[in-house]
Amino acid sequence: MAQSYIQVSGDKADQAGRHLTSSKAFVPGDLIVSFSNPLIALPDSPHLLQVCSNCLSLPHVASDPSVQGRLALPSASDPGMQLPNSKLVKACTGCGKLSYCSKACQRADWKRIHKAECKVFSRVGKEQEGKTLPTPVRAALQVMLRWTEMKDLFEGLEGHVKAFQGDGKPYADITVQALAVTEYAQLAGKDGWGVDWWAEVVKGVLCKIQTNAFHRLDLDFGQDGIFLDPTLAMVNHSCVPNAFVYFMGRNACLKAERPIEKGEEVTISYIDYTHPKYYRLENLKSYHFVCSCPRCSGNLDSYEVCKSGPSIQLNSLSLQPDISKYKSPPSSKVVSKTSITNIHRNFHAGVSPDDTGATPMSYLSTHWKACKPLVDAKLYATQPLPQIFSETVSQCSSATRYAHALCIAAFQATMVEPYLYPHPFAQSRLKTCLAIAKLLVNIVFDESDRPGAWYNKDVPFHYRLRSTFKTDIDPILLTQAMLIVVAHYGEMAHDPQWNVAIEARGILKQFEGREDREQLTTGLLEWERDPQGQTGKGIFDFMIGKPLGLLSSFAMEVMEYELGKNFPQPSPEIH
Ligand SMILES: C[S@@+](CC[C@H](N)C(=O)[O-])C[C@H]1O[C@@H](n2cnc3c(N)ncnc32)[C@H](O)[C@@H]1O
Repeated sequence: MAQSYIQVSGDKADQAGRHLTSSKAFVPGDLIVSFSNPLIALPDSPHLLQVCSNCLSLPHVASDPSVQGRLALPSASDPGMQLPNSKLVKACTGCGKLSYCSKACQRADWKRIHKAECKVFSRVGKEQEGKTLPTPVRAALQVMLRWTEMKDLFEGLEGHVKAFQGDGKPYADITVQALAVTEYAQLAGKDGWGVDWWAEVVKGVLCKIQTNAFHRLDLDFGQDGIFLDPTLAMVNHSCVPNAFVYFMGRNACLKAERPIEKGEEVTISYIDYTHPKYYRLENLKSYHFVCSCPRCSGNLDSYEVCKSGPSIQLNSLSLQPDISKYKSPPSSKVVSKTSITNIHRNFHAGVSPDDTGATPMSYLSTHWKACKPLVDAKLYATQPLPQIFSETVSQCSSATRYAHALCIAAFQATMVEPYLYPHPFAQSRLKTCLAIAKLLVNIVFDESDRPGAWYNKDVPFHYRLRSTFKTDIDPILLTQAMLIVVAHYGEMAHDPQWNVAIEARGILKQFEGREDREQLTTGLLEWERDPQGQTGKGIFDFMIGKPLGLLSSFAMEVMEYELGKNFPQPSPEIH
């Protein structure tokens, strides 16, 4: 760990155990500290042959992003996506179970752990007809194969072993996994201890991995993995966190999401904090504590938390620059918290469309209708509505109804996400900007390939939407503006090598040399220099605010058309 401005405070016996404290003030977007030497960092089992087991670089994908072809949304597991540092990976010739992107990576992993692990994998592979071990078993195996070096570090970690023992199914899984690790690592008789003794040790290790490891979940690529660093593991949870963690290869970085004072506790959210309280509590159950953050103790919703958020001022440089909207959001008192919980519970308890044979759209339609009280009260940032908007954007986009997807995405960017994530560099907000840019490009090409492809004269709002496109929106200018916003905030959201920012810069490059690009850059620079000044505000409004506002004004009609079934069904007609 380089020069660090965090320290571990408190005691394991304290109510919330130890925690991280900052020894310096940080502003939102600042890197607090990075961790490059984790105890465990491995890809999940389903991706072992695509992800390098040393540097964890993502699978190689051949095609470059290009405005010459259709661009998929960044949220899909998208084979057209260019990934940073992506390289081809080759399987280990010894066990054939995992892979590396270079000889150097193979050597480093061999020295660190794979020399011992390779023998186990080869043996288990033969016994288990080539099956790959589950991710937690591989993680615990790595610990047990290096037990002499790991013992002290692991002993210091919180494991909630007693609480896990009362958990039923999760503990039954841990027990089975522990027996497997004990067997595979051939622990019986080691240091004079028998199988049962070692199985108890491994159970403790598995509980500690569950409590302290991060899931390196990359939703964009469906890639998961485990990362455990003993200092990062000391960061406690809050549903109103002041920091967040992101991963780059074997590195984890802790960044400020809100202003952090010198001496203040640094917290992150272990879960998605945009959901209602009952759901957050359920998701925190495996950590064995009851959260008492302001969101939980006051049972506040996203609007209430956002209102007093210290980051809202930063939004003058964002797609929702009107700070007064954050301060006086729609009243959440109109729909009772119990009704919201019930709507949410039904959405999440609902059997997935895959199980019922229902199409994703009919599933979304059922829940969109159930959300009517939220829509009527304009509580668009109340879950599950944001999830329904996102999924509808994906569905419309896959069905090449780009204009519909665009209107909903514009609505998300201006009316939903700013309240969920009040910091303007939130990764979700920037991904939506990139999605808007890509949809615009797709529409431009869709229109030139097949004029009026999405247009249906029987759909009342289509005529108005088409006129808006013709007279009020310059799609190329708006695309570039969206990409500039992503490039501008990319480094605060993540790292210069963040795939979303790289992709935005890659697409922007294709517009270089255009006259409007120069105008736009000058204009946006003015806005960046003085966002509250008349010129900056005017330029922003002309280039981004007005066109996005116009597009998002169609969102409710689009949602009704797609999910409310009050309009003729999508069957675009060439006009
Ligand atoms: C990753 S560890 C964090 C470090 C931990 N406090 C320790 O001393 O080892 C996660 C555990 O910390 C505790 N914890 C984290 N956030 C908490 C909070 N907001 N309130 C109470 N306990 C918390 C819980 O015991 C949880 O299982």
